[in-house]
Amino acid sequence: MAAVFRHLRIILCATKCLPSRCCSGFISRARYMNRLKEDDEACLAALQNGHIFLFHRLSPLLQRTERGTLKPAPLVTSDVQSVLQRLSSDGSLLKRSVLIGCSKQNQALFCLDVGELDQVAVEEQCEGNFMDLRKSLFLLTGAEAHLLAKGKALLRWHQTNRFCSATGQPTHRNQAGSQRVCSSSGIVYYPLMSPVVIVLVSDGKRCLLGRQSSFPRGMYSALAGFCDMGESLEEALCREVAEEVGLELQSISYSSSQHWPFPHSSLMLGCHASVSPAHTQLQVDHTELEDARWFSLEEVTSALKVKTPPSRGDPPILWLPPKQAIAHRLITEWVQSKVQNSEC
Ligand SMILES: NC(=O)C1=CN([C@@H]2O[C@H](COP(=O)(O)OP(=O)(O)OC[C@H]3O[C@@H](n4cnc5c(N)ncnc54)[C@H](OP(=O)(O)O)[C@@H]3O)[C@@H](O)[C@H]2O)C=CC1
Ligand SMILES: [Mg+2]
Repeated sequence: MAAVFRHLRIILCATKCLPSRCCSGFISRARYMNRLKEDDEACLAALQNGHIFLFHRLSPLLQRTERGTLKPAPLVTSDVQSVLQRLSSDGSLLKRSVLIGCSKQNQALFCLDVGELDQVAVEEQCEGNFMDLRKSLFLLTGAEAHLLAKGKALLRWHQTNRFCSATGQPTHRNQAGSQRVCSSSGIVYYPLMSPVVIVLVSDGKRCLLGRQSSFPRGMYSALAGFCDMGESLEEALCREVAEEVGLELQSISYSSSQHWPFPHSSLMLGCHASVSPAHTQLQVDHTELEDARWFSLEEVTSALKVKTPPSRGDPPILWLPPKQAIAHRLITEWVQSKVQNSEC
């Protein structure tokens, strides 16, 4: 592995995607969020004036828009309280809300799983439907999708970390839900994410996309894989590409990252990479991938224009991951860089 890195050129350009935050109140919101994580009473007070995204067994409450898209239906805390009272739930459920953000109007945003209440009864009271996030995520806009992904990941973490793995005793959360502490040993647990590398490999003219048998019909995506313990980002990228398609990377450039709530909670680290045009022969590991292929700029450009996924019986067409997925961003960046280079 060391030999690989002697020749590997790594370009880091992490600052390129930062949105402008100047004078936006970003710093005061970040500090406010931090205070709510540390101060249970302040967090409880913020909850009384906050907004809550309801979930039912990890599926968020959504409403359909006139344009056929979906939007979350956050409720003010007093409305959630009324719903809970009408459904004869005791008030303690509200306190299980988990802090997920702060709006530009400085209102704290929470999520709450009401999975112990009757789903249909809550849907009727709230004029929305609880929908599987995996299916609905791609019909939501960016900021909302991010909040729901974060909410689902945090709620799942609380549901699966109720006991200390060292003592077997119950753990108790702080009011914000940003940590759990073992009642016996005092061990503090924080929500965990698994680092995952995702890479768009190019040979200069074409890009490499693969598909797993579980992907929707026609869909190909950038190569991805979980980091092993002790690996750097670069090591994980080189190993995954070597394992899955039998290629050796020449250079890597970092693009951006994304939190991804499926199947658990991952931090997707997105990169571009190149291989030598003289060494592009693929040896696909079919235990990991159903197929992997090189695609031309023309093929990818037309696939980016396809608006609806192919259905059963349609002629086979290339279908790319939707906008909300970091794979889409990597593919779009590659197309843009090719177009810019051809214009120079
Ligand atoms: N947002 C996006 O644009 C995209 C996101 N992804 C996400 O990236 C993730 C990784 O991609 P994938 O190609 O499947 O990964 P891998 O190529 O690493 O293959 C997945 C396998 O790795 C093993 N594994 C090792 N560590 C972990 C861990 N911490 N958690 C779960 N499984 C682990 C599991 O094997 P075993 O079960 O045998 O133990 C699992 O089946 C997926 O969750 C996928 O949803 C992928 C593509 C695009
Ligand atoms: Mg993989």
